[in-house]
Amino acid sequence: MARNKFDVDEELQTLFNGQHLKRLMGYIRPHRKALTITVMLMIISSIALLLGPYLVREAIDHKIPDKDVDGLIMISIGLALAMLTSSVCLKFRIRLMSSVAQKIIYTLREDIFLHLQKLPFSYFDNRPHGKIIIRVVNYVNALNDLLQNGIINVITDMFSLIFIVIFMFAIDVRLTLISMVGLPVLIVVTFLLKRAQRIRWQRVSSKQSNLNAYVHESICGIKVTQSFAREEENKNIFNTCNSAYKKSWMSAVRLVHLMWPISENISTLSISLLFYMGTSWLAYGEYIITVGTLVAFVSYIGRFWGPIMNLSNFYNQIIMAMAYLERIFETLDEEIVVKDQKDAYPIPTIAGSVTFSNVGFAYEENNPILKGINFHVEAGERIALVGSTGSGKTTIINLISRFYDIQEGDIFVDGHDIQKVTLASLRQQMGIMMQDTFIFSGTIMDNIRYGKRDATEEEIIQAAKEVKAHDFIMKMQDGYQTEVNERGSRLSVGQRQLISFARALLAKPAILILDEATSSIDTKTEMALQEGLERLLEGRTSFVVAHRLATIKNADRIFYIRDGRIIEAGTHEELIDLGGAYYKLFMTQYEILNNDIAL
Ligand SMILES: Nc1ncnc2c1ncn2[C@@H]1O[C@H](COP(=O)(O)OP(=O)(O)OP(=O)(O)O)[C@@H](O)[C@H]1O
Repeated sequence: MARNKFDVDEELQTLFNGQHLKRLMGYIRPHRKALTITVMLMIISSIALLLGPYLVREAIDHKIPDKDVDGLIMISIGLALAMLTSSVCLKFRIRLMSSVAQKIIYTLREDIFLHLQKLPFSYFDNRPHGKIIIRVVNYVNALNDLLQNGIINVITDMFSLIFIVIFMFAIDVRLTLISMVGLPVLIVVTFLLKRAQRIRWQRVSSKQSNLNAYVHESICGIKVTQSFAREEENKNIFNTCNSAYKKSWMSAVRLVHLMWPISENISTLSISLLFYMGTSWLAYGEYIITVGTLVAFVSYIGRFWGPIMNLSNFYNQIIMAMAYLERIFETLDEEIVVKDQKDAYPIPTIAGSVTFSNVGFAYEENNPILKGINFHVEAGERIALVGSTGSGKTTIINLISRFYDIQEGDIFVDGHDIQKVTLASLRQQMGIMMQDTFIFSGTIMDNIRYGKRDATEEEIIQAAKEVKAHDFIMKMQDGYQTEVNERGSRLSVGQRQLISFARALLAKPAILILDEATSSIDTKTEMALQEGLERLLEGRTSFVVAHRLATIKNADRIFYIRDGRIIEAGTHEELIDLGGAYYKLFMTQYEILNNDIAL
């Protein structure tokens, strides 16, 4: 999968097609009862409205010439009732459809979100997160108008049209045909503009996505931006994205604005023709029509062209919605590559042995990162992974939890091939702590509880005490109930790590995977933390991408990684005696520390 950037338009995998429409109908179908009621309401409202001109014709042609006052009063009451019925139906229709549209959007959004939760790391690695967020929030929202008004309007406009045409034909066939004379022209123009409209709305969705991606990236990187005083450059980049979006939008709506006058003009020409023919027939009597018929027709023709223009507007709306729907369905169709196999079984409670057998892995085709990795780690063993930056340490630990699927070899946990067991049963028995500790918005208590949903307050406090997090938590304004922000911006990096240690300890995992942060905890806390960490690692298999000398030295074995291979493995003493790569690293990086700090 190619990587995408905020300034690169995403390529569409599949254009909107019949299958997509069928799937959209799948979301609409559960609401057919409400839709039927809405259509009924609209039909009643349309009939009530259509009765108006019919009653006016009655009044002009019969009741007024006959001076039938009672008849006129009845017609007036009939007109008032028709208006009232129509407006009551309209009110209920709007309320019902708003609720249906929001329910459909809710389900669609829920489906995307649930799907995103299952997508592998690689999906998130390969695209700006802003481009993912926009699909869940904005693109789905953009369907509101189509669902709330568009679909139901199209059904009711169709019904209205049928009724109007029946009424019109019933009154006068020739005048009806004259009224329709512009229709074929409108249909041809609409179809001619279709392709251009599709392309332009697709461009709008891409540019909107780029803009969102840039805003998201800028907010995430705001501290770096400000520390490097890059605000001016960022403003320029933002303006480029912003104007690209504006330009694409203007170009798309230009076509919409072109459609509107075209249909207006066709409708006006048809009405003028009707006036001309109607009045000349009235004047010269070649073809007999009454004044009432002409007045009724003038009213009907407006109502005939109204739904036609709405339908052409709906057509625009659906073309715009297509551009969003194809992206929404694309996300929903994104393959969950790392998933349970059909016959996957839950791995039983594990002791914690891990075996890599000839493991080869690449994030991207033709760019192997790990090559022929072989090791067996006994349950309870403590492994430190060291090596230069980019050598593949994090990649190895990510594979143990099966965040990525390997291309070569096998990985076994307690003798179970991890490809064959269920992901949830595997990951539930592992504690994973990334270097970039993530703190969720909520209380500190909630954040620790993330490791075990049913943990009691006592268990949480106990875990925090063990990893030496309790003291700093108690010093905070509301102790464990202190609210922290997303990413833990109110906490120091060291405090975030202590919380994540408590979170991991609470889950009591058999295997602990820890990407150790380099330098974020002061020496005093470091000592305390080391003690907590020792307790955390005790009796568990652990893989630590280690930077602290103490962690490295206390490991049962050290794996030295270079260019995706384990080039040295053994205890600290063994590797020092070997005098190889680890020895050199130790001498250059840790010797001074070793002399300075009594560990
Ligand atoms: N998501 C990814 N997509 C593509 N390549 C990646 C991805 N993550 C890492 N890499 C590449 O894989 C190689 C190994 O990266 P890895 O993160 O495993 O290194 P590391 O040894 O943990 O480095 P560090 O000590 O700096 O954290 C690097 O060359 C890196 O560029």
